[in-house]
Amino acid sequence: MAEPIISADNLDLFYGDFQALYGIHLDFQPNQISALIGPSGCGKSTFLRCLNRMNDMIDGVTITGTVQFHGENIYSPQTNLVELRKSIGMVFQQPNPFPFSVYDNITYGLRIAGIRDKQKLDEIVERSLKQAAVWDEVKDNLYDNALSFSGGQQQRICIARVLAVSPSVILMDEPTSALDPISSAKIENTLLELKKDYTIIIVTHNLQQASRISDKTAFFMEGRVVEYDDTTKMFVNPDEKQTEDYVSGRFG
Ligand SMILES: Nc1ncnc2c1ncn2[C@@H]1O[C@H](COP(=O)(O)OP(=O)(O)OP(=O)(O)O)[C@@H](O)[C@H]1O
Repeated sequence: MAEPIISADNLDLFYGDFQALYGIHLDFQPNQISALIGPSGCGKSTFLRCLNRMNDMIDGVTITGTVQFHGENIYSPQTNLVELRKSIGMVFQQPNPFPFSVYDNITYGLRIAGIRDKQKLDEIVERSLKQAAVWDEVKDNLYDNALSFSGGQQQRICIARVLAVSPSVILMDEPTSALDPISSAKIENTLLELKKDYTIIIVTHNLQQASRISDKTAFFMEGRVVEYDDTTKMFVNPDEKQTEDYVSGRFG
């Protein structure tokens, strides 16, 4: 098996006195889609945010343990957070394009990085929007406000915005739960294409979605990982009774 691209070890997280994660150990392989599932409040989003230090922005959070990205602990004081979040990008539940043009959304991170060459920016805009499977729908309106597009198109524009800065890992927190089934299906197909080049870790409440698109599934409960295995095994023949009860809809 390949070396994990990102791996959490013995990760505990506290919001003030409340412990939300207990001793999480999870390895993620490159070019796979891994789904994080479990009942509401079990810590999926909290864990996902640990993987690019988004919890740093929340007051009163304490984290112990390690998250290694390409073998380096991202919680080391030497970590450059801007670089980290370029390498490990994030897409949220609600599409959140900036309130300006599609073109400026996609080039935002590149301009911050000092890229000014118009031809290069144009190329990256086209490539990213194509990878996010939204190019055909927006190519004639690149200078329209991104908020004037549908929710599903906005979410794919947000995916393109992450892709533009060449990440290697994409974290997704319920990226389709605010979308209609057709838009969701388009995003699922996009993710299956993207995994050839990227590693994707996705929180989802939609068990059918997890079983359709993910290679691995981690089942969380009350801040702990109950089971983590190949998705097919998790849904057909899990080791743990709690997993079986959850994936068969007996609770949650
Ligand atoms: N900023 C915060 N401050 C305090 N407690 C928090 C904060 N964010 C989350 N929690 C708590 O941590 C626990 C895990 O929450 P988290 O949002 O990670 O769960 P989740 O599995 O993603 O839930 P959901 O599926 O409902 O989004 C919950 O008990 C939640 O109330």
